Amino acid sequence: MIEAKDLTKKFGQQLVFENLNFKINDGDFISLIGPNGSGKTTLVKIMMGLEKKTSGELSLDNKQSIGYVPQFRNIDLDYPLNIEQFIRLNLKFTFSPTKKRENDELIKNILEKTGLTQLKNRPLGLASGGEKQKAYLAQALLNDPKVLILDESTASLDVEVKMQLMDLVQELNQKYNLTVIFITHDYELTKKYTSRALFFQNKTIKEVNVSDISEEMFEMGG
Ligand SMILES: Nc1ncnc2c1ncn2[C@@H]1O[C@H](COP(=O)(O)OP(=O)(O)OP(=O)(O)O)[C@@H](O)[C@H]1O
Repeated sequence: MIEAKDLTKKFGQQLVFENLNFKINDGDFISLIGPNGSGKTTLVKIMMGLEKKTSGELSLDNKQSIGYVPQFRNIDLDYPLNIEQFIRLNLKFTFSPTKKRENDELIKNILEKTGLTQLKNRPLGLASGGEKQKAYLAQALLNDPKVLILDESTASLDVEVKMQLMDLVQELNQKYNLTVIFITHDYELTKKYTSRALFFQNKTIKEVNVSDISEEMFEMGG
């Protein structure tokens, strides 16, 4: 479980958000929505320990690890790694034959889980947007995180490819009780896939029913 109590963040004099109070339970598929600049990425960076809170509390189960999938940016056509090699970047290098075998097994499993087995030798630079995004997802899942954060991960994909990626994430959520935190500006995907929603507004956060979400919530001033 992840729990925030009066969580506040400032950058210098700039207040990003104050007094956030919420709980995210194991196995939740929850969206973080709100306008540009309202603090969604800053909040997940605090969860991942990449940014410091200013005050309040944020507690995470100690054993809980977090996988993070950003929106993919352009990768050069001549990027030197293929899909499997790219995923392997998240493994610790080892000289131990036993560890090597364990790593190979991990890679094999994750390629299967994400439907990338047939594509493992494809150079990442030549992969489609959806394939690249799956490779990011596979890399994030490699160390068996309990929480997966998708940070606008579907933003640059076609509708059909977005749905495929989300179907895969939904399957992982249901099969492995993976907690999914979905940062998005996509109204349709929020409605279709998430069961809870946290909405950033007026420098704080409130829970809204997914059925009450409107398109304006993605645009209104923060
Ligand atoms: N390292 C930083 N230093 C100073 N200000 C920052 C820093 N990171 C973010 N900010 C500011 O904090 C505010 C929240 O940014 P954040 O990226 O968390 O918003 P967001 O809700 O994720 O936005 P978007 O939907 O556009 O991705 C913005 O005003 C941003 O400019």
